Amino acid sequence: MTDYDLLVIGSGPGGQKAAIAGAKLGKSVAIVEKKHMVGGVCINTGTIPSKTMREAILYLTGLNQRELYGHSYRLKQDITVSDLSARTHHVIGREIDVIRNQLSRNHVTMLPGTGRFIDEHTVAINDEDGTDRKVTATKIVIAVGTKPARPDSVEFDGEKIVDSDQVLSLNTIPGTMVVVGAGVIGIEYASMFAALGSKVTVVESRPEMLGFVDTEIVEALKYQLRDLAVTFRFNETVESVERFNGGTVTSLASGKQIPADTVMYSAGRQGVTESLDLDKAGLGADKRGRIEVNDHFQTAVDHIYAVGDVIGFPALAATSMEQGRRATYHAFGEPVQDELGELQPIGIYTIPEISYVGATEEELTESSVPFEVGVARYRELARGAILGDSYGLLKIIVSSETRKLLGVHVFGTNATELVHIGQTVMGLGGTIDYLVDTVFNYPTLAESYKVAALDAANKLRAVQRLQQ
Ligand SMILES: Cc1cc2nc3c(=O)[nH]c(=O)nc-3n(C[C@H](O)[C@H](O)[C@H](O)COP(=O)(O)OP(=O)(O)OC[C@H]3O[C@@H](n4cnc5c(N)ncnc54)[C@H](O)[C@@H]3O)c2cc1C
Ligand SMILES: NC(=O)c1ccc[n+]([C@@H]2O[C@H](COP(=O)([O-])OP(=O)(O)OC[C@H]3O[C@@H](n4cnc5c(N)ncnc54)[C@H](O)[C@@H]3O)[C@@H](O)[C@H]2O)c1
Repeated sequence: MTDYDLLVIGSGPGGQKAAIAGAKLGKSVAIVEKKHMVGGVCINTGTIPSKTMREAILYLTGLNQRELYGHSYRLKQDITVSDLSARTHHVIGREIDVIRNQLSRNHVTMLPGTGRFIDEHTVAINDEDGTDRKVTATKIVIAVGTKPARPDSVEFDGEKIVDSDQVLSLNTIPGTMVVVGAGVIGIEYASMFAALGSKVTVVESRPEMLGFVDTEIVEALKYQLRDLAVTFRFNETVESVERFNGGTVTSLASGKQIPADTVMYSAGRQGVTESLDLDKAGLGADKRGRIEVNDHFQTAVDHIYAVGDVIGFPALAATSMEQGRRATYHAFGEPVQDELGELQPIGIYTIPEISYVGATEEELTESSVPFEVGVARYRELARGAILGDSYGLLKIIVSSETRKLLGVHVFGTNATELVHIGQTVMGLGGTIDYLVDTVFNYPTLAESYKVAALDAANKLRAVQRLQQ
């Protein structure tokens, strides 16, 4: 007999959905989580604060309205940190409340504290007040997530030199900023601070940024960010960051020195496994703290599962949730579709935002899959003109042989929402002919699908005509 059928360590998106799935199957379930971290990185320091801050910035700077009202348009002059944090705190508080309510109405027990393994069925929970208790469980799901990776050589002070958690509690909006690492986190924050008027320099050791995204879309983003005074330093590594009374100096291996009020490190994340005592359960982690799992999210010990960011790629909130649900279903023998489908969307909340699903042009060319593209530009859509978005575009990639959609790439207003129309058509094996023959509301951005499908159909017809 164990205390619980299912014990989940960590209450981020993966842990929450694993726990609720267990409760819905009639199991006794508990989640271990620190008192101040209910909802995980997602709610407290990651997705939700960053996306709320972005929304506050877009609203207060009036950036998206400037095509209509002129370049000097601003809703508020002198935006302060408290203008931004007011909205962020409000949304975080609301989301925590929703999560607590969902867990309690599903009778999931919250066990406050930090968990560590005693053996493969027992977890000790250390509360902040010093109490230590042990609980046992038949099945365990590890959903402990990640934390920012911090190079030992850099002196983080939470003020002038910060990581992507600490950036949320800056006292002032920096006039100048260095962002180290052009991954998703780095580029999202670089766009936000650039929109606020900070002069941002992005330092990235690779020759490019967001290498998994379609090149045309990355080019479009770079153009927009340069327009917001962002400087890119690719193929450059940071050698040291020094702190002075008046600011910081970042020295690059190439010899360049960059002065800035603030330096933000966003150079990857590390699984939070070092204090879990994984070895006591017969488990281990790699050097980035990640735990290896099979297709069912089982670790090397059959009844212990791991989900979410701690298992690595793609490290997204929605994927973590789905992994959590699937892990629990597998643990209790509930049927579940074999693999997470290929059509996983990616949404990047830069300014402007990016979203895609399916293949990129580069991937298809590399594997010699013939395709045609259809493009719709927001500036030619009535809705684009109404919104004041002249740069947005939607690109569909179509198989020249089957006319099926192979990829959808969107850049601009509502990209992260729009992509799901394409995802649905792709999921149901639809062709461009479905989109050509469909009537869309007017004026909408969704109409871009019809425009892009017509563009692709016209190009395909041009080839057929010549060959007839
Ligand atoms: C700045 C930023 C922006 C992001 N933006 C997006 C986005 O726009 N879209 C998107 O899909 N994803 C985004 N992500 C990623 C997303 O937040 C993660 O994919 C998601 O939070 C991972 O969920 P998880 O279940 O692995 O747990 P996490 O949310 O990482 O939470 C893990 C929890 O486990 C707890 N924990 C750790 N160790 C223990 C222990 N020993 N005992 C008890 N509890 C423990 C931690 O306290 C934490 O609360 C972003 C991440 C960051 C950092
Ligand atoms: N919108 C979203 O879905 C979203 C938003 C934010 C974060 N996330 C998730 O969070 C994860 C972590 O993001 P991240 O951006 O921290 O990590 P990352 O590993 O994706 O990017 C880190 C970047 O920093 C560069 N880098 C590392 N060390 C450097 C150095 N010393 N000098 C210069 N450049 C250096 C790397 O080459 C890399 O490009 C992502 O994988 C993503 O899944 C998702």
